[in-house]
Amino acid sequence: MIAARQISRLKSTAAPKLMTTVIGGVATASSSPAKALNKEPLLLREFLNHKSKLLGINHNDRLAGYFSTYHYSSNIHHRPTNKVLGNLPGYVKIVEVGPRDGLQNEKETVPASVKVQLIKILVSSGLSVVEATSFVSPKWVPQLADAKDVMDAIRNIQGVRFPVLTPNLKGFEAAVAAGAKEVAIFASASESFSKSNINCSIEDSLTRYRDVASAAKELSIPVRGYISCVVGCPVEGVVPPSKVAYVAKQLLDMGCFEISLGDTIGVGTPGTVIPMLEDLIHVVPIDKLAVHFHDTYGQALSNILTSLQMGISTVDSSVSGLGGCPYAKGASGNVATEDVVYMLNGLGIETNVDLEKLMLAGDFICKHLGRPSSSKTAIALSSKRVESKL
Ligand SMILES: CC(C)(COP(=O)([O-])OP(=O)([O-])OC[C@H]1O[C@@H](n2cnc3c(N)ncnc32)[C@H](O)[C@@H]1OP(=O)([O-])[O-])[C@@H](O)C(=O)NCCC(=O)NCCSC(=O)C[C@@](C)(O)CC(=O)[O-]
Repeated sequence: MIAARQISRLKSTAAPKLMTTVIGGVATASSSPAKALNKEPLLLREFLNHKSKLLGINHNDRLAGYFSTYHYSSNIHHRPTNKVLGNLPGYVKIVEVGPRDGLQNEKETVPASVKVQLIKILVSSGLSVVEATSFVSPKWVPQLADAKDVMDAIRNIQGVRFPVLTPNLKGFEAAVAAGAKEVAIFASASESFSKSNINCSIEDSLTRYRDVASAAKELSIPVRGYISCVVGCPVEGVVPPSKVAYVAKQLLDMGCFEISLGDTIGVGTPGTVIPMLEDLIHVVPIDKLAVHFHDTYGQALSNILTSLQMGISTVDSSVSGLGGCPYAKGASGNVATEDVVYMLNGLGIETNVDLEKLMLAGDFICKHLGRPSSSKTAIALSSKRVESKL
């Protein structure tokens, strides 16, 4: 029989603040008040048992409910129904761009074997699309000069799509020869960025991409289209939505199955993203649009939420928030996949991604790069993991 004094101690200290870690169905107490509970798990169980009896609830259900109320994960099992959140999609497809966008800007060469291992861990987390690499000029992006080796090593992984970037026919042919089954072309809504990134005007790039798209059509290879600088350009500043809509229409007409809108330098806020999307949805069906936010100003999650509210259901992100474009001065990493998954879990939106396994991918690549994760979720959850081991 549990003493009333002990119950009141638990009620007043640990229980209300308890945070737990749930890994593979095993819950462990982890915040500092909960450290006391770590020492007294039986006490907690007795306390819950006692309360359950009083309330006439099955002990095990009660315990599960208790942990699910307080565990650190943002997972919820119901969809919000209120006016603000009610229209969110039930499922969001995450396009993981870490191995490509995340690593393309790294100064030190990351060995192909590390890239391959990263891709494998990402796949094991449940991600269904992992952008693997780019078939671009190695003079322009030396970090991805090993594209063929990476593709060779992942050739036999089934059930996951591995799109690769192709800036021209040369890249497309190399990608196909390396086994690519899906490619992405990347245009810009800003003339200056187009010149600095792919060394040609927007119109010239569209001409090249028409060639790539028709070669891809011959081989039944799906083509994704990117548009960079959809709200701002490092050189030109504000980019009008009409320019984005123009490029989007061209990409759609050449057969892109999806168009990803890139805030390359992460300057957008919902105040600029909403008008841009409002123009875009008149040109491209909403289910063919994806969003690709860099987090330079910490706006990415709010921009994603806004985009979901407007009907978008495909989101690009990069594990650990790695990334940046070598030709976009000031661009920082992509929004972290861990942060996106945490938010979507909290909204009751399915992603099929296991956050714990995703964090393993982040741990792996951060360890290799020798720097901490840029994902706030990964940092918070890792510190809880450490605490719970103490
Ligand atoms: C487009 C080019 C090639 C033009 O570059 P160029 O110098 O104008 O091209 P070129 O046709 O004169 O060729 C120059 C050399 O590159 C070779 N070459 C030419 N094409 C290829 C190819 N595909 N693969 C391998 N080699 C290639 C070509 O053979 C030649 O070799 P050389 O004769 O001097 O030995 C170059 O500017 C380039 O590769 N740019 C890519 C830049 C890049 O990858 N940027 C990052 C990706 S975009 C991004 O990050 C934004 C995004 C998508 O994430 C969304 C967002 O956040 O906004």
